[in-house]
Parts: sequence; C-alpha cells; structure tokens
Amino acid sequence: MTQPWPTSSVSTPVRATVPVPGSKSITNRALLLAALADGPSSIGLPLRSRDTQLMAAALRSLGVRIADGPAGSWEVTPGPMHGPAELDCGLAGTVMRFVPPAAALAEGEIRFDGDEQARVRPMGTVLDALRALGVQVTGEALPFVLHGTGSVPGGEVTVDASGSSQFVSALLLSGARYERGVTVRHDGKPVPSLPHIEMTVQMLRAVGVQVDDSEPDTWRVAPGPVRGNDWRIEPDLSNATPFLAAAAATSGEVTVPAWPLATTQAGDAIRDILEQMGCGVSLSDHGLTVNGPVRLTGIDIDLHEVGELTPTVAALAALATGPSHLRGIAHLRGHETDRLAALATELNGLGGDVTETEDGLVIRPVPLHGGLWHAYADHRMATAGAIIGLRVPGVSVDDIATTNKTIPDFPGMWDAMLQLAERV
Ligand SMILES: O=C(O)C1=C[C@@H](OP(=O)(O)O)[C@@H](O)[C@H](O)C1
Ligand SMILES: C=C(OP(=O)(O)O)C(=O)O
Repeated sequence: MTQPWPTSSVSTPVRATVPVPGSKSITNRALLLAALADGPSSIGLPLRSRDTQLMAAALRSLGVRIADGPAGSWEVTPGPMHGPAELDCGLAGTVMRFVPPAAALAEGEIRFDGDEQARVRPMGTVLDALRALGVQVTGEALPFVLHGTGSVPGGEVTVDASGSSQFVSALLLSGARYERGVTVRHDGKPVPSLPHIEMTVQMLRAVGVQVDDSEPDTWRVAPGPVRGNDWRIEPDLSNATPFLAAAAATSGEVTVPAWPLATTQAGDAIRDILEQMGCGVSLSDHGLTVNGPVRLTGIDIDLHEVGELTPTVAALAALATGPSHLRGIAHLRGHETDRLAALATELNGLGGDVTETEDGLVIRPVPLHGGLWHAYADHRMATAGAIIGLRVPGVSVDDIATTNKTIPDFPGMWDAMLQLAERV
C-alpha cells in the first residue's frame, strides 16, 4: 500500500488545458478485435494503463503478437490462439468479460483469475452463456477454467444483462468467429450503459462484421471473418471528467483537446451534465472547454446509461449549492467496488449528508472537513477524492496509485493542471 496522497486545495480558479490519454473501452475492444482478425492491425494512440496492459498480456499468452510500433502505437499480428494459459484479469471488467468468449476459440486449458476484489464481480452470465453456446467452462466467477477445443458452435442465447452491458458486448465481440455466429437476447430489467454496446456494434461493423441490432434487446452477429484495421483511439472521455470537474468546482476553465465531435463514448454525456449543473460548455475543433459557474447547482438525473460518470458527478454534487438525486445506477454495486456504498461512506466520513437509495444516491451539500478518503482499489473513487480535495482542505486519498487502472499518471496530470492555481 502506498502512502496517502495529500490532495491539493486551491484558492483561485483552475485554468488549464489537459490532454487526456486514450479510451480504455476503445483500446481493449481494438486489441480484442485485432486478435480475432484475419490480418494485422495497428492501434494508434492506445491507452497504456493497467487494464489495457492486462488485455495485451492475456492475448499474448494466447499466442497473439503485440509489439510496440511508431509513436506509441501497438502493432498486432494475430495467429491461431492456443492454451494452456493462465490469464490475470486484475480488476478489469473488460478483460474478465471480453477475453473468455475469445479464448473459447483456442485449444487447451485456459485459467482465469484476478484481484481478490475481482472475484466478487458478476461473471456468471457470461460463463452460462458460453456454456449454452457449446463451450466447456468450470466455475461461476473468477477464478474459472475454460477448456477450449479450437472452435465454438455458437447460435442463440438469452441472458439477463441488467447487471452489466459488458455481458452483451463480450459475446458480440467474438461472435463472428463462432460457427453459427451469435444471437444475444436480453431478458430482464433494462440493460445499463447502452452507449458501450453501441460502441461494440460500431467497432464490429468497422472491421466488416455484420451486426443486426434492429430489434430492441436483440443483437445478431453473422458468422464471418474479422478484418484487420488501423485504429486511432479517441481520448478517454470518462477519464477526462475529473479534470473538467476541476473547472466546475472552482469557477475555473479547463479544456480537453481532441474531444471527438461524434462518439459512442458514454463520457460525452458530461457535457450535458455540467451544463445542467450551471457550467458553460463549448465543443469545437480545439476540444471541449468547461467554464465553472460562481454557484454550482445540484442535479436530479438518471445515470443508467452513463454510470461510469457517477463518482465524478457525486463529488461535484457534494460541492454544489443545492441537493442532488442520482438515479438508475443499482448496477454500480458490481463495479470495481460497491460504488454507491463507497461514495456514501466516504462523503459522510468527511461530514457529508448522503443517503444511499435502492438505485442511487441522494446528496445534500453541507460543509465538509478534511480526512482520509478511501479509494477501495477503484480508480474513479480515487479521482472523486481529488475533486473533493480541491475545495476541502486536508483530504488525503489512501491509494492514488489505483488510478493507474485507466490513467497512467493521474497525480502528475493533476499537478500539471494545478500549476497556475494558488494552493491553500
Ligand atoms: O464495455 C465497456 O467498456 C464498459 C461498459 C460499462 O460497464 P457496465 O455496463 O458494467 O456499467 C462501463 O461502466 C465500463 O467502465 C466499461
Ligand atoms: C466500471 C468500470 O470498469 P470496468 O471496465 O472494470 O468494468 C469503470 O471504469 O468505471
């Protein structure tokens, strides 16, 4: 465990331009699709952080060649995947859910494990679906073992994906390589994080895979080859949100360059959220600029589609001038940690007034005091602590290194952003 990281409080508005590294979700999909392709791929501007290094390492263990290319790119040369292999998923949902359906195409025994905390993340839906599609798997959650035969019959499967959109994405990403393709039907409460499934569908189409998503809650992937591709990874918009929040929280101005004008990333929703909270938001060819208001207002919002943004929005809500209600995010209990419990506990630990509801949080802003903010090995809990610290002196984050899950140097980026601000 690292030393607690003292957050920086500022007495002047934060003004900065903050370039943000590549998207975790796009990088890990690009790596997986490149591994399944019938020719080489190049991945430009990939995210290189724990989650994507784990994805690359898992695919390498299965026989895929991933080499460093020019300007930080990854050059991927696929080959027949094979076991035996032991794969570490860390705490990465995209690795533990996306790799097994691809590894099922390999021959041999493939063992999956991850961090202690990863063993409680919901996994059974993907493993049961694989069994229904003709794959032999032992286990219900990490650790589990897949016994690959070199091919997967595929076909139709019904899943309850109300716990995570990743269950659907996982099956779609590899489905074209199954003998009969795959048809995934969802039956249950609404699927969260739909933009992430749209991202999966768009990326599949970009490599020549036929996907029919015309019927609600049903996705059909036709069997066929996956083409190699030259990917160029967008900045991670969800990881951009703590930096934009710094402008929102301090009446400052922060620009994130290279913000895509059109995207499937859920993080794009931060534009509308910050506007609703009183910020000025402008998107141009230069990037996204957020101007923080004099008084940040509270927000009543359903975050079902963009649950990833909850820690940032909750931190801002705690610093706002009126109450907030964040709804539709019961599935966050299965994220890196139970994020609803973690946010309520940590904000209340600093003197806050936060109530957990069945599917969200009610946050009533009150003056907060300093103290130790626990990250629970959750990158977004750690960055939420940094946001609170901007306005509340004496907050330390117990494990800032956990941000490396998706941001290679968060402390360095935060420090650079605050260079011109006066610290308390
Ligand atoms: O497919 C993806 O890349 C992701 C899907 C979402 O998962 P859930 O549907 O479990 O929320 C999101 O929260 C996660 O950070 C990344
Ligand atoms: C839920 C998240 O991660 P994962 O990909 O591990 O599910 C997240 O990054 O907010």
